[in-house]
Amino acid sequence: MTGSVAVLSAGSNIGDRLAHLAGVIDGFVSAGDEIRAVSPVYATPPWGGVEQDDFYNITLIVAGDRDALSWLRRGAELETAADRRRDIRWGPRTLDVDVIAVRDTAGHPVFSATDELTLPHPRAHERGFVLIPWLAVDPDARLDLPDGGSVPVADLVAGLDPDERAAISRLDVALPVSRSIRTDAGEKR
Ligand SMILES: Nc1ncnc2c1ncn2[C@@H]1O[C@H](COP(=O)(O)OP(=O)(O)OP(=O)(O)O)[C@@H](O)[C@H]1O
Ligand SMILES: Nc1nc2c(c(=O)[nH]1)N=C(CO)CN2
Repeated sequence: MTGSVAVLSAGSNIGDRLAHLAGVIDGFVSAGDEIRAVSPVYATPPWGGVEQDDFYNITLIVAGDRDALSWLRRGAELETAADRRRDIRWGPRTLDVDVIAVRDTAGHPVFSATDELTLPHPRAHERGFVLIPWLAVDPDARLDLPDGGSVPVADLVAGLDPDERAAISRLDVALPVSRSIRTDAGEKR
């Protein structure tokens, strides 16, 4: 089987942001994938220089009988279902699902260097809205590098601009998922 475990980042800053993020979880559960972890929801100022509303972001860890491209394609289907329009780069969107990193069932990192899929995500290491939620669900997380090394996500978070870090705030809300999911930690959401 071509199973793998993926770290995904989801973001929304148009419409019902919580519902759009919840739709990502429901969308993978309904496809038979296993949700290993879902971070708290974070309110995050827009990254990338386009003036727009704040995002809500989560990072999730999912496992399933998929290869790396299949995670990207399922994420794109969920974006389309949320009526995602592709116009301004780094601009506002109902839903964005990025594939941050993938490991195969043996725990080996999967790398990719095509336009369609670059792994690890080429900008993940500099994005607080990805790294802070990721660290929240996996304090030992490491970003694998194509040269064979890896860097602790905790170090990347520590290296962020302190102003960027301080502006990212954890929300005390539960995602309105329609299916009850159990994470690896046994936590019911
Ligand atoms: N790891 C990845 N995760 C998501 N999309 C990727 C990845 N690598 C390459 N892509 C490609 O990037 C293209 C643009 O994606 P998208 O419009 O979501 O970009 P963006 O979210 O605005 O910016 P960014 O890529 O910086 O997150 C997609 O067509 C997709 O095939
Ligand atoms: N805070 C935040 N900023 C962004 C986001 C996002 O999800 N959160 N997504 C972008 C496109 O990838 C561009 N900028």
